[in-house]
Amino acid sequence: MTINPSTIKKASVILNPSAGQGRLLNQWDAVLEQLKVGFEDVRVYETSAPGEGASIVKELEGKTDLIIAAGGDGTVHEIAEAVLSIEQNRPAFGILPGGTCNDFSRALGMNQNPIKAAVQLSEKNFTHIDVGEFNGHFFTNFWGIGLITHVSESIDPNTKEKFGRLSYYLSAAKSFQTWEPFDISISSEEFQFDGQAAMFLAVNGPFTGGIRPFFPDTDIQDGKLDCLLIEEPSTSFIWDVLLNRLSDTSKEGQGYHYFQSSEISIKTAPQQLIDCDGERQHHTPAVVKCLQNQLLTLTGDASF
Ligand SMILES: Nc1ncnc2c1ncn2[C@@H]1O[C@H](COP(=O)(O)OP(=O)(O)OP(=O)(O)O)[C@@H](O)[C@H]1O
Repeated sequence: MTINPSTIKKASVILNPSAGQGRLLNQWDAVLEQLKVGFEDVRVYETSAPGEGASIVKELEGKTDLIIAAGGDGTVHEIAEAVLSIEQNRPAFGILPGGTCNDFSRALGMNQNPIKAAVQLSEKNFTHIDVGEFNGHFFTNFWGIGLITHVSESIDPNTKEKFGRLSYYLSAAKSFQTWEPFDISISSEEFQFDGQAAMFLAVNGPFTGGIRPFFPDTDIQDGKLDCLLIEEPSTSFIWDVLLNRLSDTSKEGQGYHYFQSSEISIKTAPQQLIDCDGERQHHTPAVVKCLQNQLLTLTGDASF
């Protein structure tokens, strides 16, 4: 379906002023000026607490053409999920990156400089993109269990404030030493597995922690999630990641499997805490699906 960009006039920006230690606020006037170049009516709503972004989206239902999430990955997740819950006349969606990693904004090709990102948004390049769904919840970037959950849970907020993206890698290094295997049963058309694992990841966007460590063929319009099962994080696996070998050709290696699928059923013992775009609230079992071309989104042309 093609979109006439001139019909998108009312833009509502939901801004998390605390994201990225207030990174967006420092440049807000210039950001706003650029947005006004592209949209006739630009309104800004600041959040004051977690969860408020989703309530603002509900209030805006039927009153706006576009919702822009301004903040980090947590803000993007909360607002995108609320937008996706709108069934009739859903507004379009966009991202102004303002957090530490901004993983999904990178998948959309958004410039990491907020003023340049505002210029990209004003250019009104609309694309329908895939999103993920599991057990009635939505995600945009990734769904994971095991090591990935330990990594994001163990990030020390002080280290994050001081070292930014590096804090993710420090936490990953720590988690690699203390991981525990769990029983997993994976069932999909493309791949079946029963055994023990350290981590399972199903991703829509290719970026994790601000880099592109795995997933050679990720595409946010192909109707498929890219899946990585790590049975055991061996030294050779860590080398493959560090040397970016997984992004080249290998689909199977010592202790890992890579596949693509549009629907995956996952059962574990014991139950695992799910990390979904960095948010951790739900547990396995789950049926994880890719909903193709579900969200009308503003995209940019930056490459990373
Ligand atoms: N005014 C606010 N004060 C505190 N938290 C807020 C506020 N507004 C929103 N939040 C919550 O802050 C959480 C974290 O935000 P976000 O992820 O955007 O920023 P960040 O943590 O700085 O960035 P990143 O995730 O990239 O490290 C979100 O879950 C969001 O709901």
